[in-house]
Amino acid sequence: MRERSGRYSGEMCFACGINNPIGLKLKFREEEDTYITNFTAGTEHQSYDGIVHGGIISTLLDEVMTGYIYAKGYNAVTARLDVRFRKPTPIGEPLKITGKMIGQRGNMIELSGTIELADGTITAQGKATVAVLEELEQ
Ligand SMILES: CCCCCCCCCC(=O)SCCNC(=O)CCNC(=O)[C@H](O)C(C)(C)COP(=O)(O)OP(=O)(O)OC[C@H]1O[C@@H](n2cnc3c(N)ncnc32)[C@H](O)[C@@H]1OP(=O)(O)O
Repeated sequence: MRERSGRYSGEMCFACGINNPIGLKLKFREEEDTYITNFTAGTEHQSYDGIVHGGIISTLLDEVMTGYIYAKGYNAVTARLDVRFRKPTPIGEPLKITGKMIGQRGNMIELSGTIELADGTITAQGKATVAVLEELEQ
């Protein structure tokens, strides 16, 4: 797994950048074939009172899916992102966000993602098509 450092470190990335003062500063790990991050949203991330903004939910899913391909050593961009908002996602509760590869067609990789509460309730699901541009230099 590639550390998020070097040429493509994305230090100002809104989702994972360590130097973005308003960023989410997500940290990731891989367990078996799943990429995982944890996040607890605050009032600054809400839309309606108490509910995480759909754009933030989409960002979390985008990052866990495309970020997985980056972590595997490829420069890649999200070509398509579909989000299903199944239930309101609450602020102030720990969220587990996971991504998995589910298929590949040429340089396009398909992934799925979920946002889950501590009790296992899935509040949002994503699907992404990620375009691999090049293998990253080591
Ligand atoms: C620091 C570490 C951080 C790592 C984590 C980052 C996570 C966040 C990731 C992002 O959010 S990246 C930002 C959002 N994404 C972008 O800005 C991508 C912008 N789009 C592009 O750069 C290009 O459109 C893209 C590279 C995706 C594709 O361009 P191409 O010139 O290679 O393809 P083109 O559009 O000409 O399409 C050619 C064929 O590719 C295929 N294709 C293109 N887009 C597709 C798609 N969305 N789904 C499926 N197939 C697709 C399809 O076969 C298509 O044929 P058709 O035109 O006949 O349909």
